[in-house]
Amino acid sequence: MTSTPVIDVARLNLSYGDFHAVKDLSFQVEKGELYALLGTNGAGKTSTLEAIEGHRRATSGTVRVFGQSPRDRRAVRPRMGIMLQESGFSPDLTVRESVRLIGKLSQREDRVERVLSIVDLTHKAGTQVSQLSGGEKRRLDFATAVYGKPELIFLDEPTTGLDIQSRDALWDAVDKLREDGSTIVLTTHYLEEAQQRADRIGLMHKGTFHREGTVAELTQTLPATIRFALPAPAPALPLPLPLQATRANDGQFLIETFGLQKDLHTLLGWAHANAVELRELQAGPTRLDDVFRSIDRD
Ligand SMILES: Nc1ncnc2c1ncn2[C@@H]1O[C@H](COP(=O)(O)OP(=O)(O)OP(=O)(O)O)[C@@H](O)[C@H]1O
Repeated sequence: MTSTPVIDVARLNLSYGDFHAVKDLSFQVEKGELYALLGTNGAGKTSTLEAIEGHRRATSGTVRVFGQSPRDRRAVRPRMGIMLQESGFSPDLTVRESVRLIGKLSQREDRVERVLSIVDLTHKAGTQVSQLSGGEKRRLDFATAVYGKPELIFLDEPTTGLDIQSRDALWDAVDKLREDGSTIVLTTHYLEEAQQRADRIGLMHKGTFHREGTVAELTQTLPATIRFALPAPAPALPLPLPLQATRANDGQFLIETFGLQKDLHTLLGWAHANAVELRELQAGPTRLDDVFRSIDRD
């Protein structure tokens, strides 16, 4: 027996007046998954998330969260933790008072001190929100996702403005929530984070999915790349290259290939046999950025 998906979006359409912002979008998020909703500017991510969070009524189509309409806020809202791009805490409240308020609004049970410790703001508990740094404010925003271990958590650009230690700490906390069974929906412009963390990705463009699937499914349609430079001053190539390469503006050579291991082996063999030094050598599978860049080319 298959369980009900945590999120079930079926043929969702959202319009603003005459403008059709989201077009027949369908996807599901299963319990325990980390699903990244990514896309170009204006693709319709925020509109879609607003419909899932119960803030926006679908023009047509259906949205179900835990099998229920997210517009039924009393049933669904206590089970969701939403970390917005800015939570809008009152500047006069202290950090501890703000976390207490999150508890009241969420109707979930937790200990304020536990949440303060997870978001690393114990030492700022008595400080007014107006006196927090940008990164500290972001960590306070994250408390909305942590308080009471919600079953479904929305993280909207969660690491923007965070230093590397705070980012690592945030992802550790997310990992712990996932171990406890939470389902996560992530939006971010840090594609590396999505590539590392997401089980599945929905990549939106102009109101619909450009691609949807696992990272491997998204990237396998594009070739892997090998990049290198030759020692300066760059003479004409000392010998013909064994593989087809193009030259970028910065003088680097670029080889695109669906047979990375074999072609890399050929290139290294050629360089060794001809005593050619390959500088700044990089070889790797397609990255999510490349999938993004391919959007307008398709
Ligand atoms: N209230 C509104 N009235 C009219 N048009 C809107 C409104 N909100 C959004 N739009 C338009 O709908 C489209 C989708 O917007 P949305 O904010 O959902 O995109 P997004 O993918 O979140 O974009 P971004 O990455 O730039 O934040 C955009 O073209 C936007 O201009």
